[in-house]
Amino acid sequence: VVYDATLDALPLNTIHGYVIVRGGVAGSVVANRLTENANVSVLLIEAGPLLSWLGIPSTYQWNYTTVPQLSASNRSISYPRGHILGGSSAINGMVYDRAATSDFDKLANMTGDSGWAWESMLTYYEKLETSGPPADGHNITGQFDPSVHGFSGPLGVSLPGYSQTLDSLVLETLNNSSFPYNEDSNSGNELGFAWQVSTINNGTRTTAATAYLADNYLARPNLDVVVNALVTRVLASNGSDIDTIEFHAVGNSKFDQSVHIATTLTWSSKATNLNVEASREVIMSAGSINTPHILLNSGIGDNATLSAMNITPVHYLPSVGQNMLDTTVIYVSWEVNSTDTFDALLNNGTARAEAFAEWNTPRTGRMANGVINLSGMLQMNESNPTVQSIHQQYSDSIAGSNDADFEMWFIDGYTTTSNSTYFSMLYGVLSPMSRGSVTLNASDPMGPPLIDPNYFASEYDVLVMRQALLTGFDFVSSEQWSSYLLEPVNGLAEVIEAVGTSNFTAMDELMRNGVQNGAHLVATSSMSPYGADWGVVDPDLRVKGLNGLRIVDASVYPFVPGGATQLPTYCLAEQASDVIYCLAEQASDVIKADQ
Ligand SMILES: Cc1cc2nc3c(=O)[nH]c(=O)nc-3n(C[C@H](O)[C@H](O)[C@H](O)COP(=O)(O)OP(=O)(O)OC[C@H]3O[C@@H](n4cnc5c(N)ncnc54)[C@H](O)[C@@H]3O)c2cc1C
Repeated sequence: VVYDATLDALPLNTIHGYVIVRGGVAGSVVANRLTENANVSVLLIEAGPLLSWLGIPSTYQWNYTTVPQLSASNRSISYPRGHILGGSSAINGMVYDRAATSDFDKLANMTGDSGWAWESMLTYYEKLETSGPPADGHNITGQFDPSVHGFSGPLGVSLPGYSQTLDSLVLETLNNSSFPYNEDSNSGNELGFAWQVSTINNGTRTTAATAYLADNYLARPNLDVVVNALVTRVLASNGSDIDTIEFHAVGNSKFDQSVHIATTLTWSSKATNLNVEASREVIMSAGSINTPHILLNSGIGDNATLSAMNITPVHYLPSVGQNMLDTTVIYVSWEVNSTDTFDALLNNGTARAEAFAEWNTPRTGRMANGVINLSGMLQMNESNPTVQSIHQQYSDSIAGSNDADFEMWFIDGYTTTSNSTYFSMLYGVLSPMSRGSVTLNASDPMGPPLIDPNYFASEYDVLVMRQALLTGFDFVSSEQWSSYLLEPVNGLAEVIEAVGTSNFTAMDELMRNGVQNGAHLVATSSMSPYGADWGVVDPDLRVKGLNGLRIVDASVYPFVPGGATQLPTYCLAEQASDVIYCLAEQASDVIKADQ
């Protein structure tokens, strides 16, 4: 049953075995998998609304901004997060990346738990997806390896369904150079240039809600969902084990779409606090920003810092909110000698209307496509003396031999409206060394947290980004591109000119002035071995030293796995659901307790 906290009488007296805070990627998976067993009951609490139709819901977000970034020209950078059932999967770039074998093998070594190794994760990757045909139905032989994919899971995914002029340029470059092609970058080896899978099914975005909280799952009598409910704290009603969630209603109604951009309305709500109890466990899945925000407000963190904010310390865990990592991302663009780019839709209302009409009925065309058709994941070139000197100065931060230092995306257009047509490249440093934090705002601890990704604080990230840009310039310097690319824009011409004289001042300035949010925040509730005195959760994702509280979301990854975080988070939540159920079964009273 779905309840609206602003309108409905809530099931607060019904005993639920598990109460899950929020319904984003991880929370939706866990709610679905646990309630496959009719004897286990779950209550899911989500701050955002339930929407059965998703267009481009860019306003359904928490409206976050980072603190001024000291190593990025002091800029405060917008940091969207999904505020809706489905979480950030409802507003993200739909890019599907699983990470590499070495990422998960490193995680298994780091935590001492072989369950996190690639072999184990691969079974969950295959379980969670249905790899479907691309929207245009083209032959995908050679673009994907079916032996490592799934065909009966909840999450529909597909290869690009709209062919772009750009695609043939990238492929010709690969044919005429030593840049490697990878038939399937999700097979465990992510290195090379590959066709990009997206979380799109039948030309339409798939989200954690459309996949795992579809109507047939919401109809389960053992699953209750409360939307428009902001969780503020977790509590121990008996003074020791966490068993209670404190929340209040936000917004007006699930049918009022105007209120769901998280504004001051969310944070200043005067609604009465309500409590709900879990008989088995509270599962926190509020994401890498909001999970530490709720823990800190609950008194779980560094005692001295909490006391200074008049929050009673409950449990000493100084790593909460610390060690944050994010991919470091910039975009560069050129004007192009073509009218056939995505800009045509941004600039021309008629073309836009036609594209929407095509999408509305047969679900084909540009609007049925993801953000990118082809992308590359590469390591720095070890034979280059500059790279050798980087590695002498810094230990290698990538997980292992089939893990990339940086990514590059080929984007068919520009990111803002203008009258011209463009080609853009996104560059991302995938294993950065700059670490930041999520902390409470001392003047308003319950209000929006202070988000500090600390971009480019480590010189290592600057040096890797330089290598990424130089590799990209090399990629587009071949003959195929000469008649397509016109003027570089936004200061890129000066960068390219200066690079010719080995002067990197303009390039570094472009990076620091241009870095965007990487969208792949992790490590604010990091996983660490049993008994380790760092980290926030153990390898079973239980909060260290506390009974009754587990964290299942992107925040538990100690480093960014591979390139992007949504698929690793879906996969983590699939595995966590099995862990939760197995441990509960071992405790043997799960079924009785829930009945
Ligand atoms: C703009 C954007 C683009 C991205 N692009 C990509 C991409 O292309 N590919 C990719 O792999 N990854 C991408 N990501 C990252 C990916 O979406 C996230 O890593 C993933 O969604 C993390 O899942 P999660 O479960 O940890 O958190 P989320 O999916 O963010 O879910 C958190 C949920 O908790 C709810 N919540 C939070 N606080 C509370 C509270 N106090 N009370 C109640 N509910 C609460 C939120 O409303 C939300 O529904 C992108 C993210 C964004 C925002």
